[in-house]
Amino acid sequence: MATGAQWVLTATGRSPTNIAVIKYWGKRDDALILPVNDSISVTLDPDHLSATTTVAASPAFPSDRMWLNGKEIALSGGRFQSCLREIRKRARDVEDEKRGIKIKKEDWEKLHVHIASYNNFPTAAGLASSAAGFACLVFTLGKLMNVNEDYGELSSIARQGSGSACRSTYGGFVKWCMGKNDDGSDSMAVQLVDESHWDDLVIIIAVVSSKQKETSSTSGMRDTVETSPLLQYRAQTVVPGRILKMEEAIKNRDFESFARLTCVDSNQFHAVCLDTSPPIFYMNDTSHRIISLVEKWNHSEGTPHVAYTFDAGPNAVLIARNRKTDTLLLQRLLYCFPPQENDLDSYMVGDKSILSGAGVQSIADIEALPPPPEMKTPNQKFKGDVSYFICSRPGAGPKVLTEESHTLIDSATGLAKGV
Ligand SMILES: Nc1ncnc2c1ncn2[C@@H]1O[C@H](COP(=O)(O)OP(=O)(O)OP(=O)(O)O)[C@@H](O)[C@H]1O
Ligand SMILES: C[C@@](O)(CCOP(=O)(O)OP(=O)(O)O)CC(=O)O
Repeated sequence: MATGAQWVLTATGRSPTNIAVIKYWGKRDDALILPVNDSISVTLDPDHLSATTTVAASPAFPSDRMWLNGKEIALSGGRFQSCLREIRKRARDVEDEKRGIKIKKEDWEKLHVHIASYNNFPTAAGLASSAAGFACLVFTLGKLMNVNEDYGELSSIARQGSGSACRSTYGGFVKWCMGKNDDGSDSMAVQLVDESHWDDLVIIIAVVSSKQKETSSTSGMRDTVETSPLLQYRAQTVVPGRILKMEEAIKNRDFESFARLTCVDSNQFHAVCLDTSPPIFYMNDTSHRIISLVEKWNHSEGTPHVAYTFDAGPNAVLIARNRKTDTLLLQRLLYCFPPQENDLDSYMVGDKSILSGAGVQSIADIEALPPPPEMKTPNQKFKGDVSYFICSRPGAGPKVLTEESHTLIDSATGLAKGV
């Protein structure tokens, strides 16, 4: 290793979050994060929901450190340590000829890292920040340390940070194969299709609460495994069949089947939460209202137009068949959940073109929306019950960011910028 010169070597990456359409809930091994069933997710466009992470190494760093959203956090937790250990094990020689830096494979065990990460959406609010975060950490450390680009293996390391993170290693639709081995070596994600396969889907997230939730996924699913008889039935009998049908639906872009499976699986996941002792309630009245709105509409059309799914929180993830359906969905959502403030710009974030497609340019346009025809009791408006909406679509997997402006660590000081 070149010594003396106090160089700082950095790499920056960005990873998307993902939303499961067949849910992961329950572990058969808590330490290795091995699930009780396979799961399938859709990766979201990183422009709207992603983590950006810069990792830096320098002989001047006396210890490993991390900053999340500008605040220093402890790296001592087992999950961060597992990811760091597994990546360091696979590190290879790195050479930067221009700067005269030469790091041998074995040097990485002694070199400390600084990590700075930023999420462009709320952290720990049921929007899978841990998925984007750990996928990004593993991907970016892999780049810094010149780890072999075996995405299956990287996904298996990200899994040890947070189970759902393994699915954020790829874009498009992704399956986490639970695996059989006790050491977890075959528990990894595979890409089913990339993001271009089904690119007319539109995804709208209704952020019902961006506050940190009461029961984390980790402790919630531990309680479920210990107490819910329904979980065994779900994992062993129901999910295997659903996985096959979901793979088929995705391959054939069969929206009807996709939507039905997505909704029933979300509902069964929440049923399993209710079957836990003490019961876990992730959804609230607003979540239930959104389910009812979609169910009534789908029923009136005779075939599903929109799928809904809810993770470990009250936020609704709505998947519309295409832009046309999405316009109708947005009109319904905005009719029922008008903004509290007169600020449409911060009420609808993400892909704004979706909003203009819906013909909604102002608060007056929202007030003028007619009640949905299938609504039996019009004027059911719940102003302020949705904090804001995020418009997105299926997106790509992790990527390296090379522009200096994206770097979150100051290469002169080796510290997170702006802290
Ligand atoms: N960008 C990031 N980089 C590294 N770790 C992160 C990042 N963002 C979040 N995390 C980790 O994930 C934790 C939050 O995970 P948690 O499961 O509580 O919430 P969530 O992932 O937002 O919600 P859910 O998984 O239920 O959808 C944080 O405390 C932190 O340890
Ligand atoms: C409801 C879920 O979002 C649960 C995600 O759980 P996490 O991956 O956050 O849990 P840990 O593995 O303990 O970190 C469903 C899913 O993403 O499949």
